[in-house]
Amino acid sequence: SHIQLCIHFSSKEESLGQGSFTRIFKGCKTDIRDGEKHVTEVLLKELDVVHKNCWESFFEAASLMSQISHKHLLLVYGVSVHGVKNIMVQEFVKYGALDLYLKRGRSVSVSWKLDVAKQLASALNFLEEKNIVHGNICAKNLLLAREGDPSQGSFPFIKLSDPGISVVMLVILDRIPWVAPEVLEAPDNMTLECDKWSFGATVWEIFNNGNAPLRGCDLEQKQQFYENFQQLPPSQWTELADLISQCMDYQAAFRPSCRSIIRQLNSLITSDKNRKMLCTFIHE
Ligand SMILES: N#Cc1ccc(Nc2nc(N)cc(-n3ccc(CO)n3)n2)cc1
Repeated sequence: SHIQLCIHFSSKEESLGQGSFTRIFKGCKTDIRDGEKHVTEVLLKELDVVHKNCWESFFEAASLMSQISHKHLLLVYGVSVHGVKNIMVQEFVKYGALDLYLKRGRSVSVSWKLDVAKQLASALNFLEEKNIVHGNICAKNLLLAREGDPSQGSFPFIKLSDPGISVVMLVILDRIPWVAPEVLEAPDNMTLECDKWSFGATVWEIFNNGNAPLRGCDLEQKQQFYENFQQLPPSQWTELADLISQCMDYQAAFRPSCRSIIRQLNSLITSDKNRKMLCTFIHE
């Protein structure tokens, strides 16, 4: 259909938050399809003018996401270059970034968290099959489309956002511990295994109320973390801690395949169900 973008920028103060180099606004796009007018809510990611030199990786991120479609990948409608402004137009995802959602103290169950982790693993599996490296997997880039309410039997639904400015542009140290150690050595040899490392750090975030790992550590301590081959503080749940440390193996080749990650998540989901059943049984 012929999409005519008539964007109503929300006023600046309503900008929905800051990415690292971008500002995000809520807008709407109007499609005229068979004479019918359809208005869709969109999210506008405006690349700060000062970071003009990042615009090609900004376009790269947008074109990556617009080339492929998958239920757990964010839909990117396109990019518009309004004079000096580069703006990526993407579907508006109702509840926004997962890290902020979890930090807002929403108490979510273990099965909710495992379900989100499994959805991310299936998005990664899809990207792996297409041999596409995302490069910026983290809870901030997971968007919550549906809250889910297990009491109603409905589950959360997440969308993996665009990688944003490529990691090469970002202060890579700032990406510790999401960025795989080998990337620090050579930023452009980002491989599929790097996404597995980031997956481990993201699952750790999901099970730690959206708090960033190594929160409060300075750059020196972050570099030490890699130099001393350290691991994130392990969860009490041994099988979960094992999965996270397998993904965050300093030997990229030893990191599990997506299929193995999904298999291990399934067994975590099963043992969580059994635990709950046992508890109800004991309480009765
Ligand atoms: N309060 C609130 C609220 C804020 C945002 C949304 N929706 C949304 N839709 C997207 N497509 C992308 C994003 N992002 C948020 C951070 C980033 C940086 O990556 N993206 N947020 C919904 C509610």
